[in-house]
Amino acid sequence: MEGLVSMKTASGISFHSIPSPNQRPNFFLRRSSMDLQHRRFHFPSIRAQQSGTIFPGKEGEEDSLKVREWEVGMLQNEVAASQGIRIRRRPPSGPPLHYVGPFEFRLQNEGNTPRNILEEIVWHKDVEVSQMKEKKPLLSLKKVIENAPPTRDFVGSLKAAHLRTGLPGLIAEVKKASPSRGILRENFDPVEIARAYEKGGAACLSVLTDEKYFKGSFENLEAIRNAGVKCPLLCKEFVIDAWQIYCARIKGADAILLIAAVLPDLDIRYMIKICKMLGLAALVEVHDEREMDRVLGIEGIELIGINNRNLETFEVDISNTKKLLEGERGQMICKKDIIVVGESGLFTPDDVAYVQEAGVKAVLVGESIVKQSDPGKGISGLFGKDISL
Ligand SMILES: O=P(O)(O)OC[C@@H](O)[C@@H](O)c1c[nH]c2ccccc12
Repeated sequence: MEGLVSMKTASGISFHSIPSPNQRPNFFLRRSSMDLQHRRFHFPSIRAQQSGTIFPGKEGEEDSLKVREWEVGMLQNEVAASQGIRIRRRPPSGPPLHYVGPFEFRLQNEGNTPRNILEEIVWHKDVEVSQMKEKKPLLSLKKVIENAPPTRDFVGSLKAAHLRTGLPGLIAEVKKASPSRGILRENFDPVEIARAYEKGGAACLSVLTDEKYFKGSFENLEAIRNAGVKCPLLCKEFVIDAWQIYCARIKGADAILLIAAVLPDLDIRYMIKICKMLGLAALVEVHDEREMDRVLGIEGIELIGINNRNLETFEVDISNTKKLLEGERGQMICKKDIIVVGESGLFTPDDVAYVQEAGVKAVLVGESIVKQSDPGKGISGLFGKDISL
């Protein structure tokens, strides 16, 4: 068995030890036909192990591959579902070319139609990433990283801000639009906004890189980094593949978001190792108790984000932060010395005080500050006082 180190579990699969990224086939992270072809050439033993089939000829081989691709996809969704993950990965056949009507009216359980906005984003990301990977294979990214400047200390900066102000450290988000709110700022200059945030006392910045749904880009991230902004930068992406983490590192990120509603435990574990290797912090985002419990079971997590917005329905409720930090969960977080970030829906000093009271040492804020004509002043409004140095 090349690359793959022992697999099993009752409902799914687990690697007993995680090989290095060049050894590990992207078995759980991707399953496009491109990857299957990649595995076919680079990991023949996996194919043999999975199928136990000797392909008779080219056509038979294609058919067997399709079956295999389908099976891998099913398996991946099964593993995810066993962990309570509702977001399914894109079926190999893809969604139909055009949808009819809004989500509520789409046929449920049809399999090849996304069931909610998060699933739609993730399916679109699947296609996008496989195209980007084709243009810039992982190996070429690794070469660039060898000469990249070091990353900045994202967690350290949050802790220092908290110590300095006595308030939660601010991760200020450079966000042009969102599927739930539409365009937030028309004259959107990412570098100007980033500079205003830094001047206004932000500890770190979050830069949305998703183009289709949030009107962000990796170019924005790169431009902010190259403009001499000193705050550590979070790459706000829908990560489904380790390739994106390497890409973020090249574009100047110091931290990356990993969403527990999308990634099974094994992927989170694997990606955290990659982040450590690349000097990036990982902000692992949860929205409910089950996701929090999963994430608390994973070693090596320093930062947990509690999203007050449900990414499947867009509902926002800041009491979610409080709910997830009550009782044993809160105690475990203290014991493990994890920094919790309260995310989304924070508009007023009272909101900030509420999540601080609940136990967060950092907040992630977009809409309420990016909408202000001077986003730096927006920060004073949010905290009720000037928090710049
Ligand atoms: O604009 P708000 O409500 O202040 O939210 C910021 C941030 O929390 C939100 O953009 C966010 C949190 N998690 C995400 C995951 C993907 C995209 C966006 C997000």
